[in-house]
Amino acid sequence: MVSIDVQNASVDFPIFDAKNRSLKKSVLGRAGGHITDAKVPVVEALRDVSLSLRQGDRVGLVGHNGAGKSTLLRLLAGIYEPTRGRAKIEGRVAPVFDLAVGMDPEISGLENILIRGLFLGMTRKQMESRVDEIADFTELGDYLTMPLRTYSTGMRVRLALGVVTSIDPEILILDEGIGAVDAAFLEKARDRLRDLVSRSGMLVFASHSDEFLVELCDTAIWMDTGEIKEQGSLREVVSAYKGRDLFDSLSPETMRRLDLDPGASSPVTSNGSTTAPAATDADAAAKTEDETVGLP
Ligand SMILES: Nc1ncnc2c1ncn2[C@@H]1O[C@H](COP(=O)(O)OP(=O)(O)OP(=O)(O)O)[C@@H](O)[C@H]1O
Repeated sequence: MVSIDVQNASVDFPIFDAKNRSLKKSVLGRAGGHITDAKVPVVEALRDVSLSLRQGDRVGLVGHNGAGKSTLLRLLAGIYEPTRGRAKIEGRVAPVFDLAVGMDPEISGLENILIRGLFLGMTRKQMESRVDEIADFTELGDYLTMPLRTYSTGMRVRLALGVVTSIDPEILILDEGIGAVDAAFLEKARDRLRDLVSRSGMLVFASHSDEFLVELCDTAIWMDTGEIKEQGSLREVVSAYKGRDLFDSLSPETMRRLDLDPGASSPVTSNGSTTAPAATDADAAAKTEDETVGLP
């Protein structure tokens, strides 16, 4: 059984080569974790985070730039140890932060499929039995026998997405930023991502894309300056973060495909009013980013 239990965890980054802050002090910073005012400044990327996730959980992480989403994902993947507090992760974690990680430019696409699969916790035998299916999905044809360095960015993404979506993770940790594929291929990738998530024991997914959050997650966590600001149903939390109903931004096609009811009651705050907190400038910036990003 997979599980994640994080108790009062903090992650600090001391910055030994920070420059004099006198200039910066006059500038109001909105993005990023809290920075302590010490001789060696410390970025408090996560502060006192507690979290309990179980089999079947599909959690979206939202928050402005520098809010701590990637740091939390790395903590959950066991890449970072908490500076204070505890993090107990049970289950095989497949961390997908950067599609290019584990890819070797000097070996062929086919060889890269194998290597990347091993990186993600699969066995050689498992990968060998999936190579043909992945190769088909990428539509890269003869290029699969050529070194990866000869591929365009979009071709690399096709290959990497093909591998990543072929694995059987117990805990899938997914960071955003899987861009640069054309629209038709995006449709194919969307279906595979959905299948991948449905066979994973647990998903934690950081994204600025409403469409992908709705597609893959049912609950959400809103991170703000290193802390969990709100946790709950996807629609409620993302609507509170964005200052508008999450469903408003979805295309009619997505609403239909996911069988969502636009008329279902809008999220309300504990005092009964419709949630619409003032969005910060950083949130607005993140929002602009959302609307331009096609993939998570
Ligand atoms: N290796 C590092 N060294 C120093 N500071 C770091 C490091 N990694 C992250 N931080 C800081 O920790 C804070 C949280 O960063 P993190 O990358 O987790 O944010 P994020 O929510 O993923 O942001 P974004 O949406 O912009 O990707 C930021 O203030 C960032 O500057």
